[in-house]
Amino acid sequence: MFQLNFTNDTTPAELALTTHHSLPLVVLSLLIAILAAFASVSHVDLMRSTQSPSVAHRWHIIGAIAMGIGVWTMHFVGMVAFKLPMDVYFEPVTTSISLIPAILAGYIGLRVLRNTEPSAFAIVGGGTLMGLGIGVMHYLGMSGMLVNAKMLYRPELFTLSILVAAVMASSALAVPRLMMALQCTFNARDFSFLLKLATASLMGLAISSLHYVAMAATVFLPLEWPIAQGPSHTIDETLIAAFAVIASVFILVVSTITVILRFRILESDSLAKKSEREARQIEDRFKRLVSRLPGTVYQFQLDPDGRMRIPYASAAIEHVHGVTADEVKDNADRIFQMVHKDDLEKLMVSIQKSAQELNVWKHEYRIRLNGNEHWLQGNAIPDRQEDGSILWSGFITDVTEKKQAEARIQQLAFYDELTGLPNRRLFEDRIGRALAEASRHQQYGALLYLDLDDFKSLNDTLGHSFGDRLLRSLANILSSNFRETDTVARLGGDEFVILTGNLGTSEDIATRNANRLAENLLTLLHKPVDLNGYEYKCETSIGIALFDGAEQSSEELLKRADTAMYEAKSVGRNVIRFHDPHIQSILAKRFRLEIELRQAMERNELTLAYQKQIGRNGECQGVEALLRWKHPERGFISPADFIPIAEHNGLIIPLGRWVLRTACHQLSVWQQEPKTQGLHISVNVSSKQFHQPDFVDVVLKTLQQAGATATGLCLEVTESIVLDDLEDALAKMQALRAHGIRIAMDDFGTGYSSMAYLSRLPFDEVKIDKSFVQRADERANGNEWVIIETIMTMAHKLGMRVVAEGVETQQQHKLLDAMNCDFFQGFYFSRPVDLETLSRALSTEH
Ligand SMILES: Nc1nc2c(ncn2[C@@H]2O[C@H](COP(=O)(O)O[C@H]3[C@@H](O)[C@H](n4cnc5c(=O)[nH]c(N)nc54)O[C@@H]3COP(=O)(O)O)[C@@H](O)[C@H]2O)c(=O)[nH]1
Repeated sequence: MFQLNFTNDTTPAELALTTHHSLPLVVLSLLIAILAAFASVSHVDLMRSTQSPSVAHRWHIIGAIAMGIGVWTMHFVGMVAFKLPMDVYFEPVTTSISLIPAILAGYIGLRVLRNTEPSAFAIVGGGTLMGLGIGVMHYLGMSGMLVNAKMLYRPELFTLSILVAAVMASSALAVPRLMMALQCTFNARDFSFLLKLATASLMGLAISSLHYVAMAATVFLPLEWPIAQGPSHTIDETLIAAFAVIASVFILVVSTITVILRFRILESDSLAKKSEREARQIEDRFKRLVSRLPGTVYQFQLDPDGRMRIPYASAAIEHVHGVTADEVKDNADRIFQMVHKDDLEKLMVSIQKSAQELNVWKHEYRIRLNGNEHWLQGNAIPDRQEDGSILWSGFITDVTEKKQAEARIQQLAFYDELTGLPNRRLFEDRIGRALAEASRHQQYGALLYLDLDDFKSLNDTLGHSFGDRLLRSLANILSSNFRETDTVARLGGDEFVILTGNLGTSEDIATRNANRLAENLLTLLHKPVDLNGYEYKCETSIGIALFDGAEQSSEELLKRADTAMYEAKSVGRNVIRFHDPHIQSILAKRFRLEIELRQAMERNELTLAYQKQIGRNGECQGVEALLRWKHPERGFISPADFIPIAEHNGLIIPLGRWVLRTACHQLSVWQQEPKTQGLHISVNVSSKQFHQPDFVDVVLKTLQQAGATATGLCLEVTESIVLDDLEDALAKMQALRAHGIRIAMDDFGTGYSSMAYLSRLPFDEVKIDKSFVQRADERANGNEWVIIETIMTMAHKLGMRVVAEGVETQQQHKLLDAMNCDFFQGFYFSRPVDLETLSRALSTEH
């Protein structure tokens, strides 16, 4: 029976039995108490490490049992350490029951420690209950003690024992809070070793203090009538010691298991922390990367029921689509509502295709955002999910600027800047297609080549801005008068081309149709065009080449129409001409000549011939250098045939320089010989060559390199140099003349406005064209002679000398001489001859 008897004033304290404790066992009991407390508080980590309340509770119970057994063992080891002068036994039931309050005390202690930040009330309350629990255990255990003595408790020490236990237990429970207040670095979850040791030591002391203060409170009075024989079911001290050893081993095992588990928790904790850290780093990196991407990173999901949503989108979706990620998380309709109506169907088809084939989705489409049209480019990889939905992961970028740049490049590459019409490159591509179409449908088509007859004069007289305006309005007229399937293009300058198909299945019908088209065009273009108040009527030459398909190439067809246009031009103004195969063969020859001319320069097949120019005294005053080409198979080819080709393809520039170099070299040679030093050389200069920006420098440098004096050189130019650029011609002539170089106007009388130019330009000589001289031959008083005489008088009045070309007869010479002509050139005196022949002739003359 659990009963507490206290001493009072009548208690004969002097009769109390003498007791003592064995020190080693006392120390052992203290260690057991601390060890048990340590094992118990180690369960705090295990309780905190799990999210599962039932698992935590299990650890709570085990920890409480470890504590209970420890307290209980400590008590009985303490009892073994206690020495009375008589045998001591323990009653087993009470002894066993005394374990329960010890376990409860452990349970309460762990309940407080489990909380990472327990309140002061919880600490004091928990500590007090713990102290009481240990006290109950102790005094219950004492009541199970069987000795031949009466057990009384001194009330003051009894109370002190409970108080000490409560205070010490509260202190133990306060250790973690205290450490935290002192800002010791440990994680709230982490019940570190030192912390545990301090807590366990205080708890061990609480348990031991109670025990030994309580033992001090106990007074054993010998019985007047001792019990003769001990009770039948008792536990003696040896058994208690054995229990203590077993209990200690149990505590050790529990403690070891706890420590191992604790290490595992720490390990998995650190692993978890590491992965958490890595995950955070990856997430950070991902966010940083995503924020730098020029678009939005997203996931798009197509559910089996057809629902579309965007489970993830980076913040940039606001910029790209003008919606937040949350707004489209569960429903992507808002995104699709923005898509341009012309692009929506294609977009949907591309998504379905990617979903079916599980191929990378890549698509460009337009959206309307804030009233503007934007081009977006999507790129994503699809992945089938377990629920059958397709999840695409990728990114969407705004490619509006790229698209605009592409369009601009396209415009610049394939369209004429001034008129917006297709340019030559695009047109050539269209011809290829038109030819294929014609062949496929067995239909004739036509290429119309237009060239304005008087565009140059318009530009010269009214200025380039008027010219540009005219070209733009013509482009409008042309493009609005042809079908969409036809192509109207501008090849450059005032040249327009029109490609039209389906003109008929026979050449006759197609010719009639194309002619009608061209006539309509002439009428249309002849209507006055308003150029800033100035009414302008266009006259146009049109060349037409029919085509029926595969046998022709684009270049060939263009060339045919071009030739036909030149034919039209040569006939007169506002004329239509169809391509003629005869002209074509001439063209082919011309093309071959062009190739051979290039080779001729490389193979040194070119030479200079010299034709004398005779003075009034009948002596040779100089020569005209004339280019000669001796073809290895076809013999001499006339410059009248190859010079226009060279002018057309630009070969005239290197060719002209070669002539100039050779002539200057010869001039230098003559200037060093007394007999020939007064001779001059006339060199023909084409307009293209003359208008080269460095022409003057080239001439001066050539003279200097040859070592020739400039006054011996005469440059023969035609009036075309003036037509091409009057200002430039004037400036260059002045510059050349300033160095003593003479300038002659060649072929005078063949052009339209030679007279006008003669008065405006500083020529030294005028060469009357041979056609005049030859026409004038028959009738000495005819009109031609009157014209020649007028030219001669006018030139002389302007201070220019006159050279008559093409003098073939004595009669011509006589008449020209009578008109005071200064120089004579013609077969009558000498044909153009090679240098050797000329040198021989000169040596006999002088
Ligand atoms: N830019 C350059 N043009 C050149 C050069 N060399 C020649 N040419 C030009 O080629 C055209 C043809 O020249 P060519 O066949 O040499 O004919 C010249 C004379 O042979 C010819 N001529 C001279 N006298 C008579 C004659 O009495 N009767 C007659 N039927 N023909 C005659 O006239 C041509 C010279 O003409 P021109 O130059 O106008 O003085 C010709 O246009 C050459 O200019 C060159 O290096 N560069």
